[in-house]
Amino acid sequence: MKAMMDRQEFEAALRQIGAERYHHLHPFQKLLQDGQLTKVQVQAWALNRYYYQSQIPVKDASILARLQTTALRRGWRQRIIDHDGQEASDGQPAQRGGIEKWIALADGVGLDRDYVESGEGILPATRFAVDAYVHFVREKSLLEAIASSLTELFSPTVIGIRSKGMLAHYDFISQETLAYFDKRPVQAKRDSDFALAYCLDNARRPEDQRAVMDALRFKCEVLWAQLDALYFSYVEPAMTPPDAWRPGIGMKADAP
Ligand SMILES: O=C(O)c1cc(C(=O)O)c2c(n1)C(=O)C(=O)c1cc(C(=O)O)[nH]c1-2
Repeated sequence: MKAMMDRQEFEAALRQIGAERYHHLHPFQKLLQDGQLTKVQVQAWALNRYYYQSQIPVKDASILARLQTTALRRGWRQRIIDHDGQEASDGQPAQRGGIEKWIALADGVGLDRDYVESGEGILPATRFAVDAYVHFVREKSLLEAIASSLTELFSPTVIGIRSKGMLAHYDFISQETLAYFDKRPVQAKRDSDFALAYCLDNARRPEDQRAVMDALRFKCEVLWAQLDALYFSYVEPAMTPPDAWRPGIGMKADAP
């Protein structure tokens, strides 16, 4: 049996998992950031990723419901606010949430809002991967559920590279289209610092540390599988499943 790692070793082991398995290494991600995709392939990415975005607050609500202290709930509930936004109240202006901003991103690449929200045309593997994440968080221990969000330790870097590359390479992408990503690196740093501290404090036995590492590996696979699905369905040779979105479907009325 492996011995207990100290805090530094454990954190380094978690970061190593990201270095080896996070979706910054996926071929689809590289094509996307290097400007090698067609507009249609970027549309497929925007459409499918909407499903991930839409389920993030669902999984965060299930974590929130299991947290036993005010401080932990306060920390976690901010994630739901970030994605769902806020109505105007007490003199505070309304805040557009991440889901709304993702719909704007999809609109920006020409997709119809109702079509995007309907979930029609999403790849089967996108649905299976995202649903597996929601089920994992519901069914596993609270420590594993929180650990599965630790991929966000690595997202600020990939978001920076992706946004910069997309803006530079695609004439149909503007800063406004990518507004979703403006606040994400700061939010992801705050959220992953919180989740990392929780995992470092609460993995008190070697088997807890292993469970945290397995949860992070699982989540890397959730992200990887989504990009696999896009690659195998929309990059040559495209094996698009029946009923999945095809170029030209679900366009907004005034799409160029
Ligand atoms: O653009 C990305 O590469 C990326 C990655 C991840 C991630 O690592 O799970 C998230 C996001 N973005 C993101 O925008 C987001 O809201 C988010 C929430 C979570 C989570 O597991 O709670 N991951 C991510």
